[in-house]
Amino acid sequence: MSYDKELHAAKKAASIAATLCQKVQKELLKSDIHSKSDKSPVTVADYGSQALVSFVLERELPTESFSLVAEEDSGDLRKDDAQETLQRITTLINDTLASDGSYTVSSLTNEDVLRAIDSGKSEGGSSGRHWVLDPIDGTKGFIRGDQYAIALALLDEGKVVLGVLACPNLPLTSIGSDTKHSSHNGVGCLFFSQIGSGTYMQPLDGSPPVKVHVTTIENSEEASFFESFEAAHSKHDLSSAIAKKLGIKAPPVRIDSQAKYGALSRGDGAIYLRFLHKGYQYHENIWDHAAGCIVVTEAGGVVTDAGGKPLDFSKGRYLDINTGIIVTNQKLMPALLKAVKESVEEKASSL
Ligand SMILES: Nc1ncnc2c1ncn2[C@@H]1O[C@H](COP(=O)(O)O)[C@@H](OP(=O)(O)O)[C@H]1O
Ligand SMILES: [Mg+2]
Ligand SMILES: [Mg+2]
Ligand SMILES: [Mg+2]
Repeated sequence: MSYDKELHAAKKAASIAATLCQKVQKELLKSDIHSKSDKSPVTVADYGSQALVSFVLERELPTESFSLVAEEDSGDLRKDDAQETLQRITTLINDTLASDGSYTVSSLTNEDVLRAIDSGKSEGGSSGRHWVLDPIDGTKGFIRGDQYAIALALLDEGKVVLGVLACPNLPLTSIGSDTKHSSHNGVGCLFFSQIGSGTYMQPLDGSPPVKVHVTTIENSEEASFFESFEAAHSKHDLSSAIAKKLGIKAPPVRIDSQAKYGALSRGDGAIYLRFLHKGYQYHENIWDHAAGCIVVTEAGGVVTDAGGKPLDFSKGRYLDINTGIIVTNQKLMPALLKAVKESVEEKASSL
């Protein structure tokens, strides 16, 4: 089955959302940043991006029933003290749509924006089609002026069938540890994949796409690996134990967001290790991985939990996974899985 029409809509939605995010990041105000009930940050751009993606998908695919599983909700924006923030979001959205020029619409109202954000409340699941959106993945990176991604995927009968990752600050050339992090060739990448059709990357400015592939290296000593920038929620000690077992010499490349999956899909590094500190119950959100997962697997890579099981996106809003997530190419996966298993066991027995 072809998802060409849906892919076209997804690329368009993510690109327009990226325009809004870039504008906000350039002139980010203190008043643009808020704290959610779980203490994590959210900005006017997270809300604006979610509303825009929802708006564009519904416009582009009017005949399809629409289900969206997305990170943000409008609860805090409906409070009395949030009216200025809501107005700022609505203005940003209307300005972005006006400068894009694709849609002849009268301006969206605050109520339209709240409704568009709340269309992301779907529970997903194993039947039918569901869009999965992280309007800004890596909000902390976004606030710092670093990497972030707009991550959009489509589930069909519980499987990810297409994914788009817009990474407005990712250099167009490699960010691997052996190359200088240089942005002199420009930044802003759009990765996209459709099941069975490979992964492509194009500059966010619209230049033609090129097909990308994960690295072909087979010797783990030559591998470089990615992990979260945020030491506060990442078990960097566990990843360094794994890296040591594999004989990896290069230091980890730490960046925010699913830009890590994008970079891996074009071979910038060989491994992505993700072990997070969470409460007693470890869970990951599907929107933190759905788009990244298909971008890497269609580029020839493998994404599993720490026990080697593929990620299951059909269980609702969360992934039910064991310990962590690991990503690499097919050649390196057996050695990586062994190193992960040993390191996790050693850590458990040392506690
Ligand atoms: N303290 C914390 N504990 C667990 N997970 C966290 C966390 N802080 C952020 N995250 C999750 O990790 C994602 C960022 O991953 P990364 O570290 O790879 O950039 C966040 O996505 P959002 O930024 O969309 O909220 C959020 O889902
Ligand atoms: Mg996220
Ligand atoms: Mg997010
Ligand atoms: Mg968040």
